[in-house]
Amino acid sequence: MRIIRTIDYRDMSRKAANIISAQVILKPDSVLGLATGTTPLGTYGQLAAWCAKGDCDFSKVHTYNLDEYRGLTHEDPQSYHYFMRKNFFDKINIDIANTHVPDGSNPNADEACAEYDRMVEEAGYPDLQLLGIGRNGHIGFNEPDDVFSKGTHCVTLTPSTIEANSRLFEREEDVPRQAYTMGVQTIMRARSILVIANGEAKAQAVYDMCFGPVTPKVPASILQLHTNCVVVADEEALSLCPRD
Ligand SMILES: O=P(O)(O)OC[C@H]1O[C@](O)(CO)[C@@H](O)[C@@H]1O
Repeated sequence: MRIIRTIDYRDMSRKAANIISAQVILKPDSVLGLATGTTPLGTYGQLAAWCAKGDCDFSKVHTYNLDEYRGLTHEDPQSYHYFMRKNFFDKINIDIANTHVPDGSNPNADEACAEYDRMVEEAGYPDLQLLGIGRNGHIGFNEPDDVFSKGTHCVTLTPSTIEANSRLFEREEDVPRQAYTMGVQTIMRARSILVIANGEAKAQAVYDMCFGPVTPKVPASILQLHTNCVVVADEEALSLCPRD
């Protein structure tokens, strides 16, 4: 695991965007695994700005998002489909047909998850997987558990995740209780992984991810076993980690 320490959120976003744009420049038809949440917003903004200037071309890129709330239509403003279009896809020159998010509108969880696994496998798994990290060490919506999850599956969100995500909803009761998420094993199949984190609220999770025992109680800790994983995080998120 390589850790890149940044001064602040802006610096983190720019460095992360640099890594993603290098991937796309070196392999224009890259498969990117993408994440939602507030952490990647600056990274997406930076990539969109470079794309508008003609410095980054997404026309041949295919994307697979990590997760989606169960029960929301693609047009629901709280859905991750909508989030990705609004914050990234509508701002870059990507072919929207090449973008994929689990189908939360399909109430048949087994069918929706198996179909998503089939698509990700057919695409050959991501060249680069972007990840945020939850305050409890979750990646995607893979919550702390007794075992590491495998493929895409339906999860019941923990109270801490519901509470953390309620800031994006009018009321906490509005946060969906379930989601479809890529499993940990699928995430680990990406050829490279880029984790981004900022702020003091993530400090314990970042420490546990990088220096704690590898355990499903901290799903992100398995990334220590990935051969090509970079963590780009600001001073606050790295405040519990040794400096070298
Ligand atoms: O970037 P945020 O908003 O702190 O969220 C962290 C993580 O939580 C999730 O939004 C899921 O709760 C992930 O997709 C994300 O990586």
